[in-house]
Amino acid sequence: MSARIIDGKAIAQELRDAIAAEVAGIAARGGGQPGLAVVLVGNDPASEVYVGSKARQTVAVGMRSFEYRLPADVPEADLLALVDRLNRDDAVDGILVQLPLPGHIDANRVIEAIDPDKDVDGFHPVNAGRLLIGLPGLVPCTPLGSLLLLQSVHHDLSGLSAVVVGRSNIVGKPLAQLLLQQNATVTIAHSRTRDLPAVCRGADILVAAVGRPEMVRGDWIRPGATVIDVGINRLPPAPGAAKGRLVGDVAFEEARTVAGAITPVPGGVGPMTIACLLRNTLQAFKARHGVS
Ligand SMILES: Nc1nc(=O)c2c([nH]1)NC[C@@H]1CN(c3ccc(C(=O)N[C@@H](CCC(=O)O)C(=O)O)cc3)C=[N+]21
Repeated sequence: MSARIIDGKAIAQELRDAIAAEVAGIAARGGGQPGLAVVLVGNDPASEVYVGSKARQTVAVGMRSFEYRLPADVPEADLLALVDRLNRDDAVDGILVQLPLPGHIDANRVIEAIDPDKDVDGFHPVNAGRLLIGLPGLVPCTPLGSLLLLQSVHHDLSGLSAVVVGRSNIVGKPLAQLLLQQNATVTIAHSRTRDLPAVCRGADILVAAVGRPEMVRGDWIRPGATVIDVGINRLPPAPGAAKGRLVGDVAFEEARTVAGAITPVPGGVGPMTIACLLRNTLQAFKARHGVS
């Protein structure tokens, strides 16, 4: 068997096209323009690239992009002051503070300073709580993107067995909640799970979100299962090469011979994360402006 490859790049493009059309419709009736502010502390090259592509895609769907670059040694108080200013800025509907932050800054404190209704990462405890109890709110982008990819394969997740490997606050835990909301039977597995391969073999839907290159092997996968690979790991460069290859948390070549459908890395969950950031910004704009 050879798995269907879930084309995250194409599905993200479709989502951005739909967002752009809605943004254009709002502008055409004089309804305003959504704005996204991205804050980058320090100058980690990978983060720079990622922030740049977010800004480009924000503008491409017709939204305003505001970028703030602060030095790595910026005092926490200055970052909190910027967040406070963005909270009160009516042109800003979404605020994203790029993580991780330098060690002298308390990330939880910064996240809690963001207005929950502008928290397009969905990381604020208020949004985490809303998701847990099923209230409307902003949902973290990577889990949301993963769910949309799953729904491109399965119209109905009801009753399916979903195993999420990884229990982070930004992926594993919120994705498990989304799957539960869709009536999947959800198992959250992690590094301490006993006989992890056997647990994974029980999954109709297997999500790998652990950040360990190619950890999930082909024989961990139930034949025909749908596999979502959230990992983006850069391997060490081959001799003479500048950059190492990007791989997921799943051994793709093994997995594709067993799975029914699988996301590639790159071109799977990654592009959906950014598209969902734009989707969340539009949602925040509509909620703040009473647009339905
Ligand atoms: N507050 C905050 N929110 C985030 O959402 C956030 C963050 N901080 N810090 C960094 C991580 C990383 N992240 C990625 C999103 C898309 C791709 C992506 O589109 N990747 C491409 C490949 C890119 C390449 O080739 O390097 C792909 O998978 O196809 C990657 C990484 C969001 N993050």
